[in-house]
Amino acid sequence: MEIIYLGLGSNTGTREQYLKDAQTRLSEKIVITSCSTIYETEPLNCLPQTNFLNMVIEARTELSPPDLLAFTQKVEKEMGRSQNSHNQPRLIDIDILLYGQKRLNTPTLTIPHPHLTERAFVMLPLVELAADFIYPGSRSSLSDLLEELPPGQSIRPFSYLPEDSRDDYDDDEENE
Ligand SMILES: Nc1ncnc2c1ncn2[C@@H]1O[C@H](COP(=O)(O)OP(=O)(O)OP(=O)(O)O)[C@@H](O)[C@H]1O
Ligand SMILES: Nc1nc2c(c(=O)[nH]1)N=C(CO)CN2
Repeated sequence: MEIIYLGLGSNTGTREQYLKDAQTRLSEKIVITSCSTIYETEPLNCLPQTNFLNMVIEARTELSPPDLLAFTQKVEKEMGRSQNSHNQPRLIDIDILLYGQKRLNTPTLTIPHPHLTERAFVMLPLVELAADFIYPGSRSSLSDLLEELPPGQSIRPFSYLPEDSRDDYDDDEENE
């Protein structure tokens, strides 16, 4: 069983529910062993949109990297994520961040995830779960790499807010 870390993100509709739903669906084929805090984060490198909720999960799996990607993409599709969603609000986005110490670079799959170390919305929740994990092919731990991240990305814990003060950006419904 390999240890894996997946990044989950949602910035439309009932965001927190989508994160939970994704975990339930992922549990059909991977064993989730830990979950980070949920963070509310401003969209990075995409058109101005609703804030994201982001989190990281740790899991164990016997799926190979390509089979894991096929499975995470199936979950995204089943949850209703549209095909061409670049720069569009995301119902659910599932990124394979780390797969043990494996390094892979194919046209459809790069591991570690290519933008992992640049993104506070990934690094902060990841370090919560795996501060001492050595970044594949380096001598740096994830917490070392977090310290190198330039400041300025807006991110705050979401789980600590009382439930009735959390926004529910349900833009699928008409609020009159
Ligand atoms: N580690 C990875 N995890 C998930 N997808 C990956 C990974 N490496 C490469 N990909 C490829 O990236 C493609 C685009 O994925 P996606 O639409 O989620 O990108 P994005 O969310 O717009 O951008 P980003 O990859 O920067 O988060 C996928 O079809 C997949 O083949
Ligand atoms: N805050 C935040 N910004 C993003 C995110 C995300 O999950 N959170 N995902 C992106 C494309 O995958 C692009 N920008």
